[in-house]
Amino acid sequence: MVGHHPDGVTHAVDDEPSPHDLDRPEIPSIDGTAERAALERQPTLTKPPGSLGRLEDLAVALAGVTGDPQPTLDDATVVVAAGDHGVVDRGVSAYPQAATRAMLENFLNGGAAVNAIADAVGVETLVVDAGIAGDPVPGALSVRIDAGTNDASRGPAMSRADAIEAIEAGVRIAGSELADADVVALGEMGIGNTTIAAAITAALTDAAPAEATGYGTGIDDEALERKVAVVEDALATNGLAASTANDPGATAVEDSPSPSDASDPTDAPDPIDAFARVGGFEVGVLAGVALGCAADRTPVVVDGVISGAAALVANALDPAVRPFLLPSHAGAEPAHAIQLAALGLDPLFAYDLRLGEGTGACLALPIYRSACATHREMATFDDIGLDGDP
Ligand SMILES: O=C(O)c1ccc[n+]([C@@H]2O[C@H](COP(=O)([O-])O)[C@@H](O)[C@H]2O)c1
Ligand SMILES: Cc1cc2nc[nH]c2cc1C
Repeated sequence: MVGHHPDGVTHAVDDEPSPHDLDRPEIPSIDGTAERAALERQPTLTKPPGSLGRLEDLAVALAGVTGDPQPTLDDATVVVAAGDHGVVDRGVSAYPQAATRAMLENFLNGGAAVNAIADAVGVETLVVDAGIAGDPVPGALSVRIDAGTNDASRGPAMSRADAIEAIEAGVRIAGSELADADVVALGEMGIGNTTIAAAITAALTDAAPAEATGYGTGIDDEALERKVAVVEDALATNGLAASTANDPGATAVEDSPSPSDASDPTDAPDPIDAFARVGGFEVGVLAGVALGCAADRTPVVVDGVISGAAALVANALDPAVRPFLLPSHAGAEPAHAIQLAALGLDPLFAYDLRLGEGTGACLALPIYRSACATHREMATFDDIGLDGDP
């Protein structure tokens, strides 16, 4: 059996139940040899040192992540995971729940923004039904946990077992459908999920609900007030104060193992319970994708505030995932900046994006590919017979 120490190192635990009960592969550390080789190559390339700015840092970082001193990111897939949320009953979105299903069909028909951007930049699209309301949508990869979550503002959004199932489904997708990808972009769809992302962010960082909650699909100020109250309710009802789930002292898993079939708000939460109480199925699947890809040295581009919440969950489960997470844009939802700061991710650009679906992550891909292409394809000063010293 494997347990996870608060320092993030995976330890063998003989007889005790695992605090996480999560079946997932171990994440390696970054490859220092490949990273050093990349760092040494940079000043040999035909440009003044530092003149490619952050592209140079990205190339070196990607060498360490992939273990390849001259990495390529040719095969890219955006995973668009969809789920529905009981919290929509509280009037937190500008759109009805039916929009989740309609957009899932739209992704499958190639008609959404992410399809157009993915096509434009050369990224495959994988559409996953993690648990939308109603019947399954033919054509989507189905890992449906349930037909939507419960209302997190009135009790746990899902059981602990469902939380584990969602995360493990993502790990499995990483090991199967995404096994050949050089890089994976996270995307999602789910009416109500900016409320869920705000609650996860408040639960896993020091942020207050009011700081983490935004306009989502475009609610008005009155609805925003209601949405903040819903996020506050979700935390209070579920025994989650800001940063509770990050406090190793609050975990107390050795003393009171969490029930395996229900997330009980009266128990102090470990990260799985915290996620179960205020999470969403698509968020869990994306967290699992991030963990599984990291285990395979595949970099993962984080999109907006919902995939940012998934990144926070993955990082709470295993901080070894962190170097494998790459930023894209600075999103419009306030929780996004909080998430990126908590993860130490510096966004590449800000374009007033607030769509999700993986659109920002796909837009970032040409920048990451260009970092790799310059690093790999440029001639050296030796090649052109020029002294590289200024
Ligand atoms: O990615 C973002 O930062 C983002 C910001 C606002 C809205 N969204 C998308 O809008 C939906 C959630 O918005 P809402 O208002 O229903 O919570 C969901 O499908 C997300 O993909 C996404
Ligand atoms: C139309 C629409 C498209 C979306 N894409 C991501 N979230 C969305 C929400 C709506 C409402």
